[in-house]
Amino acid sequence: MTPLLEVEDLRAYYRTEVYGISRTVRAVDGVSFQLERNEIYGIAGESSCGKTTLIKVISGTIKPPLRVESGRVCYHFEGRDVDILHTDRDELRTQVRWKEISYVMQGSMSVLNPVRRIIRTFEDIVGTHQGIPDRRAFLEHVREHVKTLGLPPDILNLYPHQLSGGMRQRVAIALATIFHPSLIIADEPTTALDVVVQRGVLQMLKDIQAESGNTVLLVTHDLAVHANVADRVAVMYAGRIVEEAPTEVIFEAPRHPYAQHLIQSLPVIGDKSSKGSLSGAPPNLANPPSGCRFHPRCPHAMDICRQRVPEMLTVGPRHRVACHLVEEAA
Ligand SMILES: Nc1ncnc2c1ncn2[C@@H]1O[C@H](COP(=O)(O)OP(=O)(O)OP(=O)(O)O)[C@@H](O)[C@H]1O
Repeated sequence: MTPLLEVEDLRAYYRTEVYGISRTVRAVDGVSFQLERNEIYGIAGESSCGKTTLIKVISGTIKPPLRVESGRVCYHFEGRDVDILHTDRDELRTQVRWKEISYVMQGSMSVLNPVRRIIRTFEDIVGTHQGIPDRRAFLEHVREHVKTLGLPPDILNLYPHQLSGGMRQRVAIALATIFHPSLIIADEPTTALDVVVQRGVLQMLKDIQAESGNTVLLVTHDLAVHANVADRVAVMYAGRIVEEAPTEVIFEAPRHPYAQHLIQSLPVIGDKSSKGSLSGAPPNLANPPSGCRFHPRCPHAMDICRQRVPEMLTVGPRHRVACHLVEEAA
C-alpha cells in the first residue's frame, strides 16, 4: 500500500547573518521516513533535536531563516499526490492545510481566538476553507461533530478563557478534525496538562484515529506518551533519526545507545536503583560533531564513529537503526 507521506534525505537549515557573521544551524540533516496510513507515528527526542523544524517542513510552513537545502517530501492523499516543497503557497493554504493536514499544538490558544466564542473560530476556519452557504446546516454539523467527540455542544457558545486547559485542548482537536484530514500533526499536545487531563486528551486522539483511520504524527519528548499511544516511534538526535521501530520493539529492545539511554532512564515503580545520566550536552547544531553526532556522548564510541555518518540499517521488521555498532554486528 502506498504510504501517506514519503520523506527522503531531507535537509533543512536555519541560515542567519548577524553583524556580518553567517551562521548555519543544521536542524534537520538527512532525515528519511514514511508515514503509513492508519497509524500513530511518534517522534521522540530531547529539546532542540529538530522535531519542530521537521514538522514545519513537512507541513509546508517554511519561512526564513529556515531553508530546505535538499530532499523530497511527498504526500499521497486520496486521489492526488502533493510534492509539498514545490506546491504553491496559496494552494497549500486553501487545499491542503486543515483539509488534508491539520495541527494540534501545545497550549491551543494559538488556534483559539481569545476574544471570540468557540463557534466563531469554527466559522472562521470553515468559512475560509470551504465557505458556509447554509448557516443552520453548518451549526448543526459543528454541534454533531463536537458531540461525537464527547464534548457538550454548549461549549461552542463559550469563550476560550471559560474552559479548562484540558477542555481547550479537546476543542483544538475538534477544530483540527472538522474536515476529517488525512494527517493530524500533534506537537506536544499534552505537555502543559496534568497527568489525568493528559490521559483524557490522548484517549480522544486515539479514539479519533481508530474511528477515522487517518494518520497521527505525534511529536513529544515524553516517552511515556509514546509508549501509551504510538504504533511506531522514531527517536531523533541532533537533527537526525537514529532509530525507528514499532513501539513495543523500541521500548523492549532498543539498539541505538541514545535510544537505550532514553528508555533506561524511564522511572519504573519499585525500582530504586539510580539512573545513569549521559555525559556532555546535546551538540550545537551550528557546529555539529563529525561522523555520528552522538559519538562525543556515546559510551561505546569507536574511531569510525568520529569519521563516518552511520547508515540507516534495517535490523528487523519495520526496525531501522543508524549506528556503527549495529553495522559491525551485522
Ligand atoms: N528561527 C530560528 N533561527 C535559528 N535557529 C533556530 C530557529 N528555530 C530553531 N532553531 C534551532 O534549530 C534547532 C532545532 O530546533 P527545533 O525547535 O526544531 O527543536 P525541537 O526538537 O523542536 O526542540 P523543542 O522541543 O525545544 O521545541 C535548535 O538548535 C534551535 O536553536
